Amino acid sequence: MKEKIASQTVGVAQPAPGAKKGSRPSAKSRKRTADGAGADGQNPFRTTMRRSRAPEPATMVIFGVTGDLSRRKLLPAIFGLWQDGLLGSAFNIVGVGRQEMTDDEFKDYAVKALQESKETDAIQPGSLEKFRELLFYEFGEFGEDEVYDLVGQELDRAEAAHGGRKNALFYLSTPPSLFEPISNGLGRLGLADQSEGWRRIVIEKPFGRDLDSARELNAAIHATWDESQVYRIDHYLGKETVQNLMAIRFGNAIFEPLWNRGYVDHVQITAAEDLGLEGRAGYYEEAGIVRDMLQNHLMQLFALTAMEPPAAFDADAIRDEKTKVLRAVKPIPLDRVDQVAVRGQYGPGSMDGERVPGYREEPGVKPDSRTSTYVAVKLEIDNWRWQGVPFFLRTGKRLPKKVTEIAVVFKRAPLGIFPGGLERNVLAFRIQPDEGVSLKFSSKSPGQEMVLREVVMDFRYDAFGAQLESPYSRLLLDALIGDATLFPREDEVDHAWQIVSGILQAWDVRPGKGRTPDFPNYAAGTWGPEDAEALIGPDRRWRRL
Ligand SMILES: NC(=O)C1=CN([C@@H]2O[C@H](COP(=O)(O)OP(=O)(O)OC[C@H]3O[C@@H](n4cnc5c(N)ncnc54)[C@H](OP(=O)(O)O)[C@@H]3O)[C@@H](O)[C@H]2O)C=CC1
Ligand SMILES: O=C1O[C@H](COP(=O)(O)O)[C@@H](O)[C@H](O)[C@H]1O
Repeated sequence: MKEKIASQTVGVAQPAPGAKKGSRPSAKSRKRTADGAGADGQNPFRTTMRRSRAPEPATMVIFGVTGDLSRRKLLPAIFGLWQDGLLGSAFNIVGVGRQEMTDDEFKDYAVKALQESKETDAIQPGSLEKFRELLFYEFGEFGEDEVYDLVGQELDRAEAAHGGRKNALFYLSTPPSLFEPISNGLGRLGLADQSEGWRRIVIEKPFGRDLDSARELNAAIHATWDESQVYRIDHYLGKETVQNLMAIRFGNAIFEPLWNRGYVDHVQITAAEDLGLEGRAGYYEEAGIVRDMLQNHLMQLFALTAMEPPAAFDADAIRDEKTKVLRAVKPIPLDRVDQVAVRGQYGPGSMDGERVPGYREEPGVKPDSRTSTYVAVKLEIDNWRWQGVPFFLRTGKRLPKKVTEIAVVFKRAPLGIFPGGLERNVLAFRIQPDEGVSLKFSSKSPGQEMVLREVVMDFRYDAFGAQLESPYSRLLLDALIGDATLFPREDEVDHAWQIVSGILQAWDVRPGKGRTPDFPNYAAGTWGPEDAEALIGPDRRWRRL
């Protein structure tokens, strides 16, 4: 175990020199200088954050700090918040890993990660040097007490600079198999105890690998933590445009009267990715698309679209409504799976004119892998609002483009008095990219004849003139402030697992179990298996995005 540097100090969070909060990015400022700063010294990439509350002094402890998520997303998000002066009067980070490193080596590692990540805001002159002072590192075996003891000592050291408090946010950015041992370890050493400051734990996804293991994990976590201390993170909820779905639904009067079985024909939720595995075979071979995207991100989008209006915009009211609608989803027992779900695995194909390998040819993937990289599912909700309105969800890797969208497709007008067929109106929430909302409807096209054409009214998020913040920035700040509104609660996660567990069982990839899928069944660069068209058809079609 490394020796601690005796003179270690705890950094005090102050905005970086030259940071101008809330300034609008000019076209000129968007050009980065050599160290990443905007040409006029402004931060061109961050939107103004509307927080009236600042977090109390706190230490953020990141387990798995040497991992991909931490390097590409978490460190840049924290850096951006700090540089904007949003982390309160005192803040420091303790990275925890299994690799032996000194504090200085870790500081170098983190600075390099910030310089290399595409997610890093424009770096103000002098910022990195000051940010380094906030960083410390501990290492050890996550199954043994010693590393938690060292973490405890870090909190002790921060106490004076943190006004006598020992607030701590523990972020578990590790493989899921380590969530329970780390939670237990923190508990054993008394680090969940809130007598000297608040203690919260952020748990990454996937939360469990099926319903039973999710329940076991919840029980194990609750042996140490009260539910109010637990923040299960789903980064889709941190996306501005996902929050905008709630803003539009519940901040306007014109949508609610239409948001039901009387007017809505069906809803399509798409999360398409053009990327393949990106070197994550070890994880993905275990997870597959249902655990990686459907059980969490898509279920959250679904719940926000379908839930009843909450009585208030607060954690309990919103999570109560999400849970209620998840509970109302018609169960998918094993014998219904074939009728309501389609799976796929991509084969070789072409993306942007370039040949790309199939899933089974990706490094680290077994040549006979039966892991699904595509899923489409039809959900039905047994409640008054949505009776008879199907929700179609689809997500997949190596589809033609990166696009996430929620489309509410309305019923046709009851009577066609104009020549030609009637089209369905569509209200589409573009979650990413080209963030915005569009309404498609029919209009008379100019001329003597009464000919109708489909037109689109489009709101683009860039009309606000600010870049969207990273979802991790939003969620990390929420967790530091203690706002759990955008974090799924235990019962939500449980219900989401209940919905997908029949699908997982039916598609179990263990040798000798289940039917052998005819994989690969879609070429990279196409919109997925043909069966997905049959799932939504015959009178409906997936949107061409
Ligand atoms: N990467 C991403 O884009 C996303 C990741 N997530 C979730 O975030 C979490 C972390 O993912 P990611 O960063 O990709 O994972 P990685 O595998 O890249 O890294 C995880 C971290 O855990 C450490 N680790 C792994 N095994 C052990 C072990 N046995 N004992 C101690 N430490 C260990 C790694 O250490 P070492 O560096 O030494 O290997 C590393 O620091 C996962 O739960 C993942 O599902 C969620 C959304 C997106
Ligand atoms: O959690 C995950 O999400 C990403 C997609 O996230 P996005 O914000 O880029 O849409 C996905 O690529 C990854 O497999 C999954 O683990």
